[in-house]
Amino acid sequence: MIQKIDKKAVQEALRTAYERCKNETGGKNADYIPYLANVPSNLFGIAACLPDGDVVAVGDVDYKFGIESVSKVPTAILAMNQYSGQEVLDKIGADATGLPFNSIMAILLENDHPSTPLVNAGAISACSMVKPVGDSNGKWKAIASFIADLAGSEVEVIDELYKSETATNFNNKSIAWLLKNYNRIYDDPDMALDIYTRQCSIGVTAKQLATMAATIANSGVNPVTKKEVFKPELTPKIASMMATVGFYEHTGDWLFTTGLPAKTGVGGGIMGVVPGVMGVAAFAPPLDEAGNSVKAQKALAFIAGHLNLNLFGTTRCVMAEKEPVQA
Ligand SMILES: NC(=O)CC[C@H](N)C(=O)O
Repeated sequence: MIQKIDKKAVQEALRTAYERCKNETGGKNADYIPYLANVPSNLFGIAACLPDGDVVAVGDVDYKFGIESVSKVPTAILAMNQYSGQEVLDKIGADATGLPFNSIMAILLENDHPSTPLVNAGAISACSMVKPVGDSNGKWKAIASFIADLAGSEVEVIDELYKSETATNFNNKSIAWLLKNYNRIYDDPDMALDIYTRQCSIGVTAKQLATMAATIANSGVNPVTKKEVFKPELTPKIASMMATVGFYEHTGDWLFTTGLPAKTGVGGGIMGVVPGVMGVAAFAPPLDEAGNSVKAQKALAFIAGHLNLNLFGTTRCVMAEKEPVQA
């Protein structure tokens, strides 16, 4: 069955989700990165970007928060775009780890590949793959401009967050060097880690996150700028990775509940991709024990249910064409 929805229905779903979830008090800001502990916990925003480039939004949707692990998605796409989906599958993988995002155990258990670019090990490995290899500035430019192209607007590192993460990322240092031990890092490990830390420290708004998701949903063409950002065949590849491991050890619960491929970050952001339909995003800092925003999960789960965004459902949601303007 096909269910047509329009901009009004999306606006209404966002508004209702906001009202239903705004008083949710569960969860706690991430505090292992000191900067994140100090972000106001009551911030809450939801945005959606539609195929015609319209962005609908409610709440704190212009606040710049740390993109954190949502940045693993663009870097995975960039690596697949520069090489191929198959090469990223061979060098990194696309399996769920079933373990926390920063797990060392996951690397030891699967020492022939880091599993997926959407956990820390695979993301650091993906950063090491990004071309130009051996050129930190060039690599950074490639990643930052790719994220800006997905978002349709410039993005900048939150300097204080970058310093805060760099001063405390001891676990990630071990991951980078353990990957080196298994020949699963494809550039200098310290440099790859620094690039990863920098990309996690990029500030984005919920509106930008929704536009990034919409570009992914729209086969790599940014619906706002109309720029072709990546090869269309990569949309199902990245959507499948997000569906497999976007919420780490809670991914099965999320997918069972919503059927929506999405990716979270410890900054409190979540980006959801409905292939061929739209991008949605929500942001609220307090997290559950797996590092996923409590309020943003609730809001997106409500929207997914309300608009029939579940990819496994028998009802397909499509955007109704806009009425042509009368001459
Ligand atoms: N899940 C996350 O968002 C983790 C990102 C964070 N920069 C880290 O590496 O620990």
